[in-house]
Amino acid sequence: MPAAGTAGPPAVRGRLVVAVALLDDERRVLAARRREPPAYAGMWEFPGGKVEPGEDELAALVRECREELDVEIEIGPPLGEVGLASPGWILRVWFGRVTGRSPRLLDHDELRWLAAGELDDVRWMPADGPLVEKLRDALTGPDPIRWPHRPGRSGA
Ligand SMILES: Nc1nc2c([nH]c(=O)n2[C@H]2C[C@H](O)[C@@H](COP(=O)(O)OP(=O)(O)OP(=O)(O)O)O2)c(=O)[nH]1
Repeated sequence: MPAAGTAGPPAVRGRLVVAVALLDDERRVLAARRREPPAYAGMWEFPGGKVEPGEDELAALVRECREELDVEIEIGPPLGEVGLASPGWILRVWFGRVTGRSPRLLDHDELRWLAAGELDDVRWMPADGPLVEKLRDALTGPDPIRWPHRPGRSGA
């Protein structure tokens, strides 16, 4: 227990957002259109969300995919990471694929499977630009993933 008078909100520190570039058998990626908050509504993203304090990041990714898409996923290697506008916040995106039933619209207002040549057809979240470029390279290069993949811990 903290000494009397020292309890209070924790110091503001950066946190991790994890998301997944879900690929299908045709090497298309699942993009999801946000419906909130208003500043992001209509922009497209990789499904995912904030890692809760103390939560394993890959467990967070599995949880977010259940909550947002009602799917189970298999996680592949990392695609990459970028800094977000909020100081100290990082977005890390992993490759993945859906196992079992198809994604459902639970949290977004539209889902699209995009081929490499269609990645520019949607307006991605601003921070996602470098990740989309890496994804384009991956989708047009030799197959980067040997499934099943067993990612090691990220060390984060
Ligand atoms: N999932 C996801 N988030 C992204 C992407 N690009 C990007 O800038 N973000 C940002 C938007 C938000 O600031 C943050 C994710 O927050 P969120 O609101 O989706 O997280 P969450 O599902 O845990 O939601 P909440 O319950 O905390 O509201 O990361 C992306 O491609 N995928």
